[in-house]
Amino acid sequence: MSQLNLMDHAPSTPGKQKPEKSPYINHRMRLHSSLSKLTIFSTFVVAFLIFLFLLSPPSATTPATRRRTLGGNSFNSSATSWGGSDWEKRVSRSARRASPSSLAVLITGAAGFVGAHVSLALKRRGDGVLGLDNFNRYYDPNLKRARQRLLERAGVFVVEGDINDAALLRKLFDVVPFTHVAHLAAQAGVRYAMQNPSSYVHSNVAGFVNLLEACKTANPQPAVVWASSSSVYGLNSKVPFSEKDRTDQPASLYAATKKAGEEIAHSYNHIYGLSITGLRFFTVYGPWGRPDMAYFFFTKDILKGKQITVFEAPDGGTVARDFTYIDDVVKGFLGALDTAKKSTGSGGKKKEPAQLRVFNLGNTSPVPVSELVAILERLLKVKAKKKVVAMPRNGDVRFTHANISLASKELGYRPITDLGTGLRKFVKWYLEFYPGSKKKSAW
Ligand SMILES: O=C(O)[C@H]1O[C@H](OP(=O)(O)OP(=O)(O)OC[C@H]2O[C@@H](n3ccc(=O)[nH]c3=O)[C@H](O)[C@@H]2O)[C@H](O)[C@@H](O)[C@@H]1O
Repeated sequence: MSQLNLMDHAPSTPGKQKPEKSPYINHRMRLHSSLSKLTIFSTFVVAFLIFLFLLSPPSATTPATRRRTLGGNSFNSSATSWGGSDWEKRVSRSARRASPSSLAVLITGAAGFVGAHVSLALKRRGDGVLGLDNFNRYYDPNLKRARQRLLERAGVFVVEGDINDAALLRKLFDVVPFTHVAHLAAQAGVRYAMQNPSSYVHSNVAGFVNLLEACKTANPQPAVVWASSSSVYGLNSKVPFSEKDRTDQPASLYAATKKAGEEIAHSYNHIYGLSITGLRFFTVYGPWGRPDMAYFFFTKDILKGKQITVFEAPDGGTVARDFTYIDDVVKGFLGALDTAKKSTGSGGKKKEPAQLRVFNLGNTSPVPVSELVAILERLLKVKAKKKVVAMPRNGDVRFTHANISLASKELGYRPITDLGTGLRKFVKWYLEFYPGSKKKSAW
């Protein structure tokens, strides 16, 4: 017998019931009994609903949580949520530094290739690190999520959000007085700019301005170190590329947006006293790298027995890159953070001139793309199916070569990894991360 049936036979007020004959009283008793059944039933229903509510995950639309829609970018995640006291606690905990002399760094693009490596290196030495990433689908989001898991294990929380979200940035600066911002969020890739130009404007121009707006208003203002690109040298033919060389002939929209970033940095430094350092990266590669880059998809395609397209200059000349290994770039990045002077503004006003710097972070030894392929063939023990074609007019430049004397003098930057050594580490990681990729090879 169910509990409800048992209650059917129980007096509504136990111990007080008297036998009554009156129809009115009988009616009242029936009514009373029905009401009590209804009350018990309702209690059960309400209890069941409370039980279900307690079981359900926290809603993204609770008052403490805001929802933001990301616009302007076809492959952005449609929405992301943040806020609430638990979220703020996670933010603070992640940004907590080991000692007062350590840095508190907001890292944009933390689930990206360079961002993840810089985050881990800072966390390892005791700096407070908070990541921010929009997890867009420009390349395999699973790889970004895997990097995020790596960071979470190291104690780095990656907030899911976009640098274009002004309210989110304001909130982050409210919760943490960041000493530094490492800005690595960007729309990367030279050739993709012809397919999706607006994504470059959205992230590299609008997003950067939005971030600098937040930095200029923050109290204290952080020092900013951000990723520019070797591509700003564009059609410059003077080698090796020095920071003093021309950068007004970009060959791609990507390069143009990075160059725009350098000019935007100048204006925020000039008006608001933000300390800003731009680092021109030269084709950075290594474990946990970007699948849109040639060394990465060449590896994938060589293992699959798929043809790869190797570019040569229109006159049949060599196409070469100053490939730079990730660990060397990370050391340069940390050197830039450690030598960055404080911003000089407050309340959105400059008090005195602030530091403004640009450095090349390259390897100083360009390697032809044909040699990159030969190294991969040796490491993978698979012969590549190569198709050599004249470099299309897609934004690529023929060669890059960094002069690093300035970075060496000011940041103590000393790249030590040659392409063979760096690619060996990359291939080892690749085969571990994509188990089975070797077996699937046609060889
Ligand atoms: O150093 C930089 O500033 C830039 O480095 C890379 O750009 P890129 O040097 O073009 O790197 P890859 O796309 O990996 O290309 C490497 C080389 O392989 C060549 N390539 C690329 C693709 C292809 O199918 N075949 C081919 O021969 C390219 O012409 C280039 O010489 C990054 O993708 C940019 O985000 C970064 O800013």
